[in-house]
Amino acid sequence: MSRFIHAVVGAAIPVIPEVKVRAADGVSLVGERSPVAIAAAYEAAGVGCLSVVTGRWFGGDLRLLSDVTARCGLPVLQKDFLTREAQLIQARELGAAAVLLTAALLPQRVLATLVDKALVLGLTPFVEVVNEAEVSAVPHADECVIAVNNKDIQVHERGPADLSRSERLLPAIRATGCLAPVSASGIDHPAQAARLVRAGFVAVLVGTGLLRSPDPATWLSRLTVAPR
Ligand SMILES: O=P(O)(O)OC[C@@H](O)[C@@H](O)c1c[nH]c2ccccc12
Repeated sequence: MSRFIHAVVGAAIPVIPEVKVRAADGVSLVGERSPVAIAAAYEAAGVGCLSVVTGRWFGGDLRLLSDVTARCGLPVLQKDFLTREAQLIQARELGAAAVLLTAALLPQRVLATLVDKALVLGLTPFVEVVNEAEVSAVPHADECVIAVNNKDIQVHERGPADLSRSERLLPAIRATGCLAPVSASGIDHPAQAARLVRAGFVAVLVGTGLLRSPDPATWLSRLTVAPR
């Protein structure tokens, strides 16, 4: 099991907090705070891994990734619309442990190639899906995180989230042999996160809900689970 999957599956808090500088509508999510300090606070709160958005569209860049991996000891997912092997090599150089591959944006053969390349590089593919066809097409599913995106990336995540999509797709994800089903996007409250974990997700990925919370440590502590 990769270091990233181990961290996702074994964490005492089943949440992958995400450092994202801006929302898709351009509104700042960090305000005056330092994004690296936010990552360090999540680590101090006891999470097992982190997500860092490097896409410019969300106010990120590669410097943010290297700053977070330099400062934090946790395995880090690079979230961006990665399409080329060179970007995976760069992700590894900057200290990432996992890379986002978005099924809806990549032709099937390209997705398969990038999953292979990521695995050869020692990176965990974090494959984001929105429907059953995408789930069943994930190659090497047992070595990937398969994450249901509850929002629609095609409309730049501006639409509403549909958390029931996660619950609907979970049996198909399990059927692939994936050990790390994750639900991502639009999970704003601990009660929603707890419900998804009870349904069988090993973790939820939360950006905005935690970044807008006045007390992220309490948000996270409400999700603490017995060691698995
Ligand atoms: O802020 P939210 O609604 O909790 O969502 C986090 C994450 O899923 C979202 O930022 C995201 C989903 N897919 C992406 C692709 C690139 C960058 C970011 C993303």
